[in-house]
Amino acid sequence: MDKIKSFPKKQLPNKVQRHKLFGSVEPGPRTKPSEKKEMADLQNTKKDFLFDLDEVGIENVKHPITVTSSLVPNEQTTIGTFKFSSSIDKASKGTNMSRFTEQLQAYYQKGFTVDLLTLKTFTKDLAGRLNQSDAEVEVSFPWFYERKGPQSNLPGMNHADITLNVKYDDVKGYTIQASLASLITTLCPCSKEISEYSAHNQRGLVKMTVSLADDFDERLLDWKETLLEAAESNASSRLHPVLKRPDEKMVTEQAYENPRFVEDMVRLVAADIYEMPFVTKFSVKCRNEESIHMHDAIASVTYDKLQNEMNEG
Ligand SMILES: Nc1nc2c(ncn2[C@@H]2O[C@H](COP(=O)(O)OP(=O)(O)OP(=O)(O)O)[C@@H](O)[C@H]2O)c(=O)[nH]1
Repeated sequence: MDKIKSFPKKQLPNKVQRHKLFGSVEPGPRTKPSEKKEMADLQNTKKDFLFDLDEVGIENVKHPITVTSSLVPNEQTTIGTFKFSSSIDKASKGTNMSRFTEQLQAYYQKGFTVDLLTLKTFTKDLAGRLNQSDAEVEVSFPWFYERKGPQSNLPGMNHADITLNVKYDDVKGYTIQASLASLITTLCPCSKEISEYSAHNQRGLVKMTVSLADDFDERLLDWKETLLEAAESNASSRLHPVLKRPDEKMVTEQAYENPRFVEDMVRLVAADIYEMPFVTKFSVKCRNEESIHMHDAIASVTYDKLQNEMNEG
């Protein structure tokens, strides 16, 4: 304490002098207006600017968000990384970029729960605020859920990476895409088959992207839990934050009883998603970080239910 009181020892120049020392200069003459109504508004210039733009906006916007879930915790605060955009036609020079974050703040003040219903309202409001006929929001965030050890029942937190993309268009209505990426265990069927004992296994990343029917109501079904279950229930075994020895024995034996190639993973998950009536199109990707190679094994499948059913019948 006494040591702290005896500081500072050195007599420094004051802060203004210090800034000058490091190159700050006096402000130059001010000739341009500082009142908003007198300022040039270049982005609102109307002329033929040659091309319509598919999208213009801002991305990599980090913001706290609230997420609800059917799994514990039923509500959590996490960090969303947003992209906001709309199209503009060739008659407009630019968009009004401040309006994206202005609307984000307005929603945040009302308690921004990131779910499909709110994002639908958000995109429609955004199109109105920008005086455009469409708007798009994409948000990615880690979603946390409690996971208990299979035998000990000891809890801890796992997470999956989520991306939601909602587009609103005055004419076409809404397009909703959701994706969830989760880690799982896969045990190699070939290794199990050919070896006298053991089998190599690895941590796999399953990424599912689904287009949701316009009338899907997530208050009736949590799509996050449903997709997570599709990935985990088809894996060799699930991942857990806390495992005691009896748990470890269980997951090891379960993986041995359920060997999976990377191809098996995407096909089995695809079959589960195919049976979800609220999904219209989907893709499933799996990447296994091989434990016997330096490289990864990958597989993917995409499926459009409407297109395929039309072709088949
Ligand atoms: N359109 C456009 N704006 C940009 C770009 N880069 C930065 N901006 C910023 O966008 C901000 C201005 O936002 P606007 O929403 O147009 O501001 P404003 O016209 O005062 O806002 P309104 O009253 O809502 O019309 C400024 O900080 C600009 O520097 C760009 O590439 N295009």
